[in-house]
Amino acid sequence: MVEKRQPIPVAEAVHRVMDYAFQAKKEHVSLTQAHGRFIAQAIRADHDVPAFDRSPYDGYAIRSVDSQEASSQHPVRFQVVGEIGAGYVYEDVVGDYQAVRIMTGAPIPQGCDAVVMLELTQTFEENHQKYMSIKRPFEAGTNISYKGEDVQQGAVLIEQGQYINPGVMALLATFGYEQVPVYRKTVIGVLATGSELLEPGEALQPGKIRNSNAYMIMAQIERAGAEVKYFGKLSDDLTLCIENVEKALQEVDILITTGGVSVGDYDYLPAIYEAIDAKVLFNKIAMRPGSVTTVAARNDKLLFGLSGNPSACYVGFELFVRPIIRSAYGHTQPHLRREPAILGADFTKPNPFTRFVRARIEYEKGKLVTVPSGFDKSSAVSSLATANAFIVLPGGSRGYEKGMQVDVLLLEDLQGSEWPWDNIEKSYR
Ligand SMILES: Nc1nc2c(c(=O)[nH]1)N[C@H]1C(S)=C(S)[C@@H](COP(=O)(O)OP(=O)(O)OC[C@H]3O[C@@H](n4cnc5c(N)ncnc54)[C@H](O)[C@@H]3O)O[C@H]1N2
Ligand code: MOO
Repeated sequence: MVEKRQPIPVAEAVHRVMDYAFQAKKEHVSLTQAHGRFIAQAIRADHDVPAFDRSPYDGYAIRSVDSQEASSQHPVRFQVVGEIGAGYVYEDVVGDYQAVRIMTGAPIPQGCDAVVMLELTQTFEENHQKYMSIKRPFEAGTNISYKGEDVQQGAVLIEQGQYINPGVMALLATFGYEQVPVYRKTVIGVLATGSELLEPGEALQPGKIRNSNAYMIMAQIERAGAEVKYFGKLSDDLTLCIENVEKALQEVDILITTGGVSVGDYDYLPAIYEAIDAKVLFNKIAMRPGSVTTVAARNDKLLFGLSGNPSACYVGFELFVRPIIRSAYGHTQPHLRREPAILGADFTKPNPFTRFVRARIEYEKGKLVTVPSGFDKSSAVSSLATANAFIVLPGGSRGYEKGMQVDVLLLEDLQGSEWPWDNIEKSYR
């Protein structure tokens, strides 16, 4: 008689995993390697940005007081006493009715308090001296980008744990971080089990399938911000599996296996956990897909036994592995973001267990609408590629109808996904 497993609620399973949450160590990487990492320390501005008053335009820096009488009938003329490009400093003090030709980004010369755009000036020469005239007055402060208008010294610009995106890269460079403090990437091992598995380069044979889960999981690991160590696939041989799991565990922070967690004759994970003295945290969750997701711990290392079924495996990763990765990088909200959405199609399947339906979310008339992204069995692989969310259908419900409000959990591949565009003109008006 096979032991009957008692399913635990999804939230309970998440808590049991998160009891093992840890903080990643810190390391420094060069700025060019920092994109996509998580910053390990809050970044505070050690100077103002801009660091000096500067010109936002090409034109002439003047003393605004000199321009007050200017009109089209009586233009005011200024002696052009110098020229200053971005990156240089005009050393002299500018006097009455003097102007300095200034380029965008150059510091405002001493004595000046306004910049007149080039297009609003006329230039001429008299006795080898350059002059510039204007036909209207300019107030003090016209066209000056003030020191500190963007960032004030002392401000916290990047919180600890923030993802380093291109904008964060710009800030790090602005403040001179040639080396960036980041969290060391959690190293996660991946091992696929099953005698039916072929690697992608192998020709299909009767009864065999290609190992898709390993490649999916490795991408999920990288998307979540951790580092992959791939240990390949193993056939259903208990001794071989025990040896390889033990060996892999030495080399990683966390080990993920796929397959072999159910109750079949060759579902060896329970025996492997026993053999390596790992404590099983749970082996049945009241959810679909992924009910067989099993998590064990040996000392402080977690072993995730994800289902062999691709959709179950995918969901198991996002719900249980992702938050462990993110919390290691200081995230207090490491779980998938939840949003309300309108169900765009009937979903009549009864749900004794909480169901995580692979889905697409789209905007329709300003509302977030969600529909299943395809074939919904836990063995499905086709519906994963287009999914950008999970619809959460609580356990006990008898099915849902189009128009009802549901919760969706947002996946993070939005950058690569195609969002609906009406047309270029409408989007950029
Ligand atoms: N008598 C019962 N049978 C099953 C139960 C149950 O409770 N009682 N649970 C079912 C559920 S639910 C699931 S989910 C699966 C889980 O099975 P395992 O996680 O043990 O995985 P396997 O049996 O090894 O494989 C399941 C399925 O997935 C394919 N597979 C395996 N590895 C990969 C891979 N790397 N890439 C792609 N596909 C993979 C495998 O060939 C099987 O078709 O058990 C149910 N059975
Ligand atoms: O674990 Mo299975 O995926 O519930 O369907």
